[in-house]
Amino acid sequence: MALTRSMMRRAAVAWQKGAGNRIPTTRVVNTAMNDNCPILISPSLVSLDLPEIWPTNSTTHDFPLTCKCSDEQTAAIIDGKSIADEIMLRISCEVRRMKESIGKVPGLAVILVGQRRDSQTYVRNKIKACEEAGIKSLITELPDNCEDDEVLNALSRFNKEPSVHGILVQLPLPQHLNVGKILDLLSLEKDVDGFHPLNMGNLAMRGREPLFIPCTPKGCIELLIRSGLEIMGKKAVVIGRSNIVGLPTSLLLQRHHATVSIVHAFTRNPEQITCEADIVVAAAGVPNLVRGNWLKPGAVVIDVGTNPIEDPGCEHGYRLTGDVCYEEAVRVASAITPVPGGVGPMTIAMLLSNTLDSAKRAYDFP
Ligand SMILES: NC(=O)C1=CN([C@@H]2O[C@H](COP(=O)(O)OP(=O)(O)OC[C@H]3O[C@@H](n4cnc5c(N)ncnc54)[C@H](OP(=O)(O)O)[C@@H]3O)[C@@H](O)[C@H]2O)C=CC1
Ligand SMILES: Nc1nc(=O)c2c([nH]1)NC[C@@H]1CN(c3ccc(C(=O)N[C@@H](CCC(=O)O)C(=O)O)cc3)C=[N+]21
Repeated sequence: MALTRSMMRRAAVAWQKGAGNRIPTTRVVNTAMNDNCPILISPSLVSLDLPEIWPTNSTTHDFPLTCKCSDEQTAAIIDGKSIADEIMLRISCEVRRMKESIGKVPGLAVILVGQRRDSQTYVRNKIKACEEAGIKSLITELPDNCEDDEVLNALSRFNKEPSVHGILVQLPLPQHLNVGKILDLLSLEKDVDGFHPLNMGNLAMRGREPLFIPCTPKGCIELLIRSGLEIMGKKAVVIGRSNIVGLPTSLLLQRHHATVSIVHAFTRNPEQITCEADIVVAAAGVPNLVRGNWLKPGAVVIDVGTNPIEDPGCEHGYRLTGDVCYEEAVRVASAITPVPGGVGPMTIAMLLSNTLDSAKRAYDFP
């Protein structure tokens, strides 16, 4: 039976009541593993389902705005990996349905310039995820010292290729390249990253709808919604204002009717501003920037930061750490995303979701 949004919300409330008023212990907000948890299994992807068309009498999980802070207190852990796995499963089913009905599959093209190890890893992960979902992937690799024209040529080939529905230019590009010029050329209909200025402008303007919502911000919102956490009317602070994360996240939170403040490198007393927030999204790229005392007790913390820290004890000689001091935050927040295993896997799931949406649009496939 398909579950309606109101049924999902009732389930979310039931889940909240089940937790009772006791001091929360570590809960894993998990989707794929638990068949009895319909809130997390049933909602459709946010996609273009933006708040204008949402019911206003929402009864989603209203996280505690004040709660006792004690040594034992541990926030619920928002398990991005499980939530992303659940979404990936649904994408695979949709890809199969498309293939069986019209004999077509979605296609994603990636342009990777240079030898950055982190970029190579991210691109490899994206290609692997495509394979798992049955999405066709193509990759063009260019050397560090290539010219704008070589990137632009690769881009126009992919723009014209009908079997490619999504194009991703892996960022950052080497300094000498003109990112603006390159992103401007990317076909709006294939801009699955949502970085084209028209997509970003449409995201910012009321009454307009972007063709694609940037993947990481969309992943953050999905995590909140699928965990039954209310956004509407909440105070949100986004730390960071980059084009790929901070800015679109703040725009998207506004679309979901949060009151949003933005903290950046020039903000004075960032901890005072952050301390007032019900929802904190950290995307500064500074390890452990957000300390426990930056948070209001009961706040929800979404840690986007993915910072490599040298650690000879780890497999690749480094480990990933977030922008939030996890050990401190987990004692103050009501819910938190881990790094790794939080926002990162959602970014990839949203990329594939956008690529699927794009292919459906191109083939007029319902
Ligand atoms: N998990 C995922 O899927 C993804 C993770 N990331 C990670 O997110 C982090 C941010 O990435 P990205 O947005 O690309 O980074 P950028 O370097 O492009 O932007 C960083 C932003 O943070 C702000 N900032 C820097 N230092 C501080 C500080 N001390 N206090 C407050 N604000 C600060 C900067 O402010 P100003 O504008 O004033 O310079 C800037 O707006 C990185 O760790 C990155 O690896 C990124 C993309 C996806
Ligand atoms: N055009 C473009 N689009 C992007 O979306 C884009 C980009 N450029 N440049 C770099 C950032 C970074 N980014 C991540 C994606 C996945 C993980 C991810 O899967 N992280 C895993 C860990 C991965 C690992 O172990 O290395 C996790 O957090 O669990 C992280 C970061 C996308 N970005």
